[in-house]
Amino acid sequence: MGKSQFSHAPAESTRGPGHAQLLVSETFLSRQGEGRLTGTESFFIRTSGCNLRCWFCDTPYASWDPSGDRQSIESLVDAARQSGAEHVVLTGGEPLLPAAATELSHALMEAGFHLTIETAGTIDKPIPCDLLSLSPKLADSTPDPQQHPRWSRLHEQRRMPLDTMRKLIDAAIAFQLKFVVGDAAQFDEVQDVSRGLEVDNDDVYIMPQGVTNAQMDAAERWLRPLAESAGYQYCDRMQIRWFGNRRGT
Ligand SMILES: C[S@@+](CC[C@H](N)C(=O)[O-])C[C@H]1O[C@@H](n2cnc3c(N)ncnc32)[C@H](O)[C@@H]1O
Ligand SMILES: Nc1nc2[nH]cc(C(=O)O)c2c(=O)[nH]1
Ligand code: SF4
Ligand SMILES: [Mg+2]
Repeated sequence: MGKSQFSHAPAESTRGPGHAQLLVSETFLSRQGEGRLTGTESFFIRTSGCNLRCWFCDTPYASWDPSGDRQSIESLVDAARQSGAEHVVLTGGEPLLPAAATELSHALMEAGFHLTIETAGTIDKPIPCDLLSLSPKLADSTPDPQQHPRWSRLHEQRRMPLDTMRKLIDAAIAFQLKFVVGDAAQFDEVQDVSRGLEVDNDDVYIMPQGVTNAQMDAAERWLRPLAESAGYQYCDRMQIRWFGNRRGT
């Protein structure tokens, strides 16, 4: 028998629509701090668990050491409604990883929210959203092979499937690429990937690697001119400026 579009999702949804559950590390009301919608009030849903292991991950509680509670789609849509926000940001961890990710995205869009999905773009899955916020992981993100041999190998194998990323972009209503850059030497890879994905420079955002204002200030001096001279957008991670690097913001 052929697989339906949603056949990967639903062992957990045998009790009917909305009952499927996902492991969620946190939900919170904040403002979008990154990219094109910076400043927009948004309800954030952070799934727990990731198929990658960036050494610099700023949410290790949703990747390296995934924790959280199982929450149903119904309860997540209710919580988004209660928040009063019109925008929802689905992030992680890797939000495309849970079996129920597609069903959750449909439920949020059917409830009328503007949905942004923050993803590293390595999982081939039909997923609806208003803004696909794709952050491809550069070679420098790979964890140390001596300390983490298994994750270093898996991360390297998984991090850059351009064909999968292109499919996700094509399926989305709109998209942006957000590259995390820590060193000028990584810029060649940014340009190779952007060209490989055949995207316009206007859709490419360059963000500094770092979780403090001091790191962002230092990076901005060399990274902003580099990004702008290549025709890309430079963007700070404004949540760090507004709230500090704190959970739930
Ligand atoms: C924690 S990730 C979750 C979504 C998805 N796994 C991803 O990486 O796109 C959310 C965003 O934070 C960025 N990020 C994570 N750690 C960072 C760091 N140390 N400095 C700058 N950006 C970081 C990611 O690149 C991504 O754009
Ligand atoms: N305020 C705020 N904006 C964000 N944009 C993307 C985030 C993420 O962690 O995916 C994030 C986040 O964690 N907080
Ligand atoms: S892909 Fe995203 S969530 Fe996963 S380890 Fe990297 S930054 Fe963290
Ligand atoms: Mg974040």
